Amino acid sequence: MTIEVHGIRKRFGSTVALDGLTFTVQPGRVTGFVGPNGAGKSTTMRVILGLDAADEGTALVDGAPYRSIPRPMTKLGSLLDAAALQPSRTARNHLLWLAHSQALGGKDVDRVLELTGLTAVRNRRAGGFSLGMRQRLGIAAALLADPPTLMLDEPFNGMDPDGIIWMRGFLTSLAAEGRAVLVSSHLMGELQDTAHHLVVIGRGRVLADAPLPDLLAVHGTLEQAYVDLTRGAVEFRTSDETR
Ligand SMILES: Nc1ncnc2c1ncn2[C@@H]1O[C@H](COP(=O)(O)OP(=O)(O)OP(=O)(O)O)[C@@H](O)[C@H]1O
Repeated sequence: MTIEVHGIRKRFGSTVALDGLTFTVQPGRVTGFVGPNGAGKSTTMRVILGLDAADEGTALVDGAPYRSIPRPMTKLGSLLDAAALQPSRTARNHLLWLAHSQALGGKDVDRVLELTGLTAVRNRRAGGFSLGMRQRLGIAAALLADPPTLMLDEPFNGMDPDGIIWMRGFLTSLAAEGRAVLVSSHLMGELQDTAHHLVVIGRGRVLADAPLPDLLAVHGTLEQAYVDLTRGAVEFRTSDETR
């Protein structure tokens, strides 16, 4: 099961957010999705989910547009914004509400609470959760319908060191189960330890689409690969950083 993005263009007024983006997220590996602020990572994910319409091109999940898939969470689980939840609901009720929308039940909710380490806090209000706990809750929601494909926007954000170690192992194990996992992040160190493949974008274009070992062989570290590849594609950089 794959995510296939082909020739996507997207403008917001005079801003070209995506400029003919093409890449495929393959099963059985973690694909890191990186690029400078404003490169188009979140817009790409929104287009894949049908939340933004592309001006040109296609985005297919298992060969079909996400919005045409019945019970789409069974095909693709996603986390775009960990803050997007009803703060007065408990963690368990938040997931139950989502589960019911996909014809799932309490057993599925308890399974993902356990998987993400949230069982002990399941009856606490989600509004009182730290960002790291919200990220776990968002991942629990993405996994509810046990999808073969996952797409996570900056899941390491707000995680403490224990959480980061957990997240690394968790993403790797999801890929080892055969899932296709697309993860955006600005944390090159975390991706170097987690990703099998990298898609680097800048100004809405693919700058590199390569296995991690290939990038490391040329650039030494993923951080260096990022700096080398995105040079010239950074919208906002202070004069200190360009030296
Ligand atoms: N709703 C919108 N209206 C206008 N411009 C937008 C909108 N959404 C995104 N953009 C613009 O599209 C471009 C790509 O933004 P996007 O959020 O996809 O980048 P990103 O790679 O996710 O950035 P970051 O790393 O900062 O999260 C930016 O120039 C942004 O300002």
